[in-house]
Amino acid sequence: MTGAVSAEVLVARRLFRFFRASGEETLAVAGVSLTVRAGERVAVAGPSGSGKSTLLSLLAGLDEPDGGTVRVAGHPVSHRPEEERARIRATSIGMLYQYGNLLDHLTVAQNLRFAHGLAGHRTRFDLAERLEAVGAGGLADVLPAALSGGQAARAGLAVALVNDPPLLIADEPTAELDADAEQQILDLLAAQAAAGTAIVLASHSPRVLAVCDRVIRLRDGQIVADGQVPG
Ligand SMILES: Nc1ncnc2c1ncn2[C@@H]1O[C@H](COP(=O)(O)OP(=O)(O)OP(=O)(O)O)[C@@H](O)[C@H]1O
Repeated sequence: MTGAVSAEVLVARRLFRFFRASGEETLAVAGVSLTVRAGERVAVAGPSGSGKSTLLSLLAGLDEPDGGTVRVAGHPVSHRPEEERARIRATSIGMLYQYGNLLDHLTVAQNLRFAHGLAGHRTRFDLAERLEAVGAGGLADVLPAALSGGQAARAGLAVALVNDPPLLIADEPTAELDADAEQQILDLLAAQAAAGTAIVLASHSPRVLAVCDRVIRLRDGQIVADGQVPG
């Protein structure tokens, strides 16, 4: 990155999310504000139940906050009709999940084409190039069930990036992977950040946290630390 300050890609302000279940009320996200710039990799860490997944869902426009706002690439994501949120998700937000984001009944190639179609084919798309970029050349016609964990993670990353979103959100993207496969994903994420993508990921992995630019620590739905990764 150059000395110039990069654009704000994700701006979240005073996010709150309550859940009510069997008479109990849980404040899963309690006043979180967060700004992530182009090219930044931000990890969200914290103990189980601290609100990481809930926060990521709010940032991705998959869930609606009870209070606060989310903007992605200048678009309001929160408090918008579902069709509008879906359009912003498809064009501006790539999502990567722990268990892969591949549809089981589609081959890798069909998964990519499907995800590309969701955004209305707005970006150029070369299947072979997309697969090569994540080290998944040769996997075009393979169904997800036949992929190794590392292959599924890389193919899932290709799907998440197929519309060249300015923001990538990943929930425990390497939790099921061995050290080599995890490193491959981290290298791909580093290249993607260098190309300007803003990345927010939840992780428990020390190796993942170590390569991020910032680590945000949550406890009981609140940010208790937000800082540069030492060394
Ligand atoms: N749909 C829901 N209904 C009721 N409570 C929920 C719901 N989703 C999350 N919660 C509660 O909100 C809190 C935060 O959960 P969340 O899954 O966001 O935490 P997390 O940090 O991602 O945990 P983990 O590391 O185990 O995935 C927890 O107390 C959880 O039980």
